[in-house]
Amino acid sequence: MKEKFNSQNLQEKDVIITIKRIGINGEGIGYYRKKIIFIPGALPEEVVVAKITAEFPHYLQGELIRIKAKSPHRVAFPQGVDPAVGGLELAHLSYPQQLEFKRDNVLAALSKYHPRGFNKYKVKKTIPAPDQWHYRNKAQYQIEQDHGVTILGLFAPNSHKLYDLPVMPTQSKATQATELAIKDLAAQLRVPIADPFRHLDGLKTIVVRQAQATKEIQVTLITVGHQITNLPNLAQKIMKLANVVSVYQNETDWRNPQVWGNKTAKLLGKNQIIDEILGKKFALSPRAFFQLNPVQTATLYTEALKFLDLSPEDTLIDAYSGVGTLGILAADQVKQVIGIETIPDAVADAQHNVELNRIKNANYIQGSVEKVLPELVNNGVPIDALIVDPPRTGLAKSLIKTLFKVKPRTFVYISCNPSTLAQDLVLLSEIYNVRLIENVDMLPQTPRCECVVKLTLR
Ligand SMILES: C[S@@+](CC[C@H](N)C(=O)[O-])C[C@H]1O[C@@H](n2cnc3c(N)ncnc32)[C@H](O)[C@@H]1O
Repeated sequence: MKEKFNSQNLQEKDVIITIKRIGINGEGIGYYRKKIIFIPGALPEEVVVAKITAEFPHYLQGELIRIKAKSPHRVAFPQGVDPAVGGLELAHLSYPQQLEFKRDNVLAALSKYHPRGFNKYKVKKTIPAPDQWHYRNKAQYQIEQDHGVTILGLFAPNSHKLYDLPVMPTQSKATQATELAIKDLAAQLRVPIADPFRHLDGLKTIVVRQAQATKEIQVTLITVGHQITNLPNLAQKIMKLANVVSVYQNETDWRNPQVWGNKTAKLLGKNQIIDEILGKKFALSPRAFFQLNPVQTATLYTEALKFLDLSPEDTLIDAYSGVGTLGILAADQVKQVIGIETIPDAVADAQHNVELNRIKNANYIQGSVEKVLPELVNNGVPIDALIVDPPRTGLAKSLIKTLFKVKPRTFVYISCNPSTLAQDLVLLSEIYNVRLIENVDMLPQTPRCECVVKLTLR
């Protein structure tokens, strides 16, 4: 827990701050009495009046009150949605500047951790998304009741305050409409809503995912507790909504800090929805990871596979493989693909996707990359080519140690977190040259980055 100081003096004050830059979470950064202050919604070059809302040993948190001098790059924030909501942290910044920010973010992480030769890395301009609005194919909204009013939406970052989202400008229209329709149906059927204050069972989260190619929609109702009054009736009504082909229930309990619980069961409809990327089909079950912006996913994968110099005799390891996307797309260029993934449902989807695409040379193994990769090496499997696409935490040190022994000839690292990427490159750059870093904008209006890095053995 961060220690918070209750300095009455500072917190009562309105202060004037000149914003110097944007932080990794999209906030404006300035200084007050030599201490760094984070002000969400403020932009570089702006002079703002802010209220200090919290003081910590090394920084201050501020709230934007008024802009005295406005940035030329400020644009109107979308109407009908609270700026505090997560997912729109950069929506007040012009799109070309968002792209610059994402590149600068990578450069800043590199200069903070300075992996070997980082000054010479070629960090290319961020590839823009053709659709900057309504691109998200998955909505995961929390539902709560506040004094008899039902709220369906997202929490503000780092808070438990839920914001109602009658509109969400980055969400695809179909997923947004399905969320709102389910909210109405749940109210009509008086389905109990989970109560986080009194710990009462009920519906907690509504997840709606749509496959872009087939338009099929999969709904998952995350509940606290199993037997929820009228849930089967709700599922039946949901199946009648446009494009919905499957409804699942995922069960959690109040002890679990994650959104999803461990038990997932189909209530009605198909097991999976089918999407298509670069001509290959991908079946997706509710727990399986799939990128949120389908148009940019094709660009991201194209860039990643271009960076891998594959040859027909290669064994390619698709590490952190999800439903097998990257390996399946590369399978016809190599001798064999071995994918590694922890989530059993995702591995089952990957095996299914291998068959769906009539691929004969790809296999997916369930387990952690840290554990499975050394086992493959011990069993004499040649690791010629490697693609890693880890979660935000980056690569485990033990995995990097294994890579030092195995030294795959060609290696691509896809990262959604420049900070852990730069830290991993500090170690990897001892044996690899970093040739190119490409940033693909997967999530416009947010500060999130997605980088593809080409590494070649020294
Ligand atoms: C960013 S996703 C990438 C998935 C896939 N490459 C794609 O593009 O759809 C990361 C995946 O790694 C899996 N994962 C997380 N930690 C893992 C680990 N230690 N070993 C293997 N897989 C892991 C997650 O379940 C998730 O599917």
